[in-house]
Amino acid sequence: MTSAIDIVGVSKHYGPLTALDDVSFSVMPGEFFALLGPNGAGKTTLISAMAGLSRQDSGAIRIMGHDTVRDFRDARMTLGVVPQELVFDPFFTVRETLIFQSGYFGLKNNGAWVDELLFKLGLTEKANANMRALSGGMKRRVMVAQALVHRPPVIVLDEPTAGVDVELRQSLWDFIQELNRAGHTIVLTTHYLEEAETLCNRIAMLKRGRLVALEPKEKLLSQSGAREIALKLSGPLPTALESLKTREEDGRQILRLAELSTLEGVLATVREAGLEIRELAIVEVDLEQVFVAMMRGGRTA
Ligand SMILES: Nc1ncnc2c1ncn2[C@@H]1O[C@H](COP(=O)(O)OP(=O)(O)OP(=O)(O)O)[C@@H](O)[C@H]1O
Repeated sequence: MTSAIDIVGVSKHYGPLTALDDVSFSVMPGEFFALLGPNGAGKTTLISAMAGLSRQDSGAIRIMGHDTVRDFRDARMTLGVVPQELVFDPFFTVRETLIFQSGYFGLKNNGAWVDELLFKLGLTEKANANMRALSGGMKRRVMVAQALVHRPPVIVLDEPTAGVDVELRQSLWDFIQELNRAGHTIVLTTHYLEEAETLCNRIAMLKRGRLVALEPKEKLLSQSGAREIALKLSGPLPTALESLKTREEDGRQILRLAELSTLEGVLATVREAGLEIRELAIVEVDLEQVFVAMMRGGRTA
């Protein structure tokens, strides 16, 4: 089966800065894939290269088998990108924006699909509103519609929910999930890790331009050796355990253990301090914790 996206040894430099360092991975058709990393990790640079907006210094990217440099038009036709920044012409209405965008892809009679997109994204009432008159969240919806005018099989969303309220975010995700169920491949970057955890099947993490993790979500979560425990004690936390403390929640001390096997030593320290354990619970590891651990030290994929 042809991959939806093939990224092969891609590097990109901005002067002395290495924005992407020999990045390789593939996304299969129908996947819901997350591309995560802290600010400046290289996510947007990679997406720009996928969309042919910038060119990698070395390596190759193929979208549905089409090389983004040699076969730019076909690669672009199969890809829909929702950019991180809101880019629009303030003098066009929402509908005009989408009809013009269709024109860029050579689609002349796209009105019915544009109307369907407007409806699906809750924009029908705003169809004739000027872009500049829309709220930020509504503009974001138009960005999504714009990326879909040519019905691309592969959709890349660069932080689509930044600054979007909860209700809008939920309906956006319902729609994106519907597209995924209909067979579209989805790649998502987000700083809301619970979003990636809920929606995505496989996760890639970038750190300073390098790929540091590439795993199915469940594997990534279960592989993480680090665990947190929540401890409620009869007195203050012994000084010897202060370095393990990550935070305090409702009177419970949350301690991070490199391995669960170190719990024994923690309990011994508590006993030696003459303290009583009122509560002890193991905190389920979530993607945020894995992410933080990866970005602090981490393994290399
Ligand atoms: N046009 C450019 N010229 C110079 N440096 C750039 C340019 N675009 C990006 N960079 C740098 O490349 C690195 C990667 O940036 P990029 O925008 O790809 O990161 P990101 O992972 O998308 O971050 P964020 O989460 O903040 O969007 C950063 O150090 C950034 O400052």
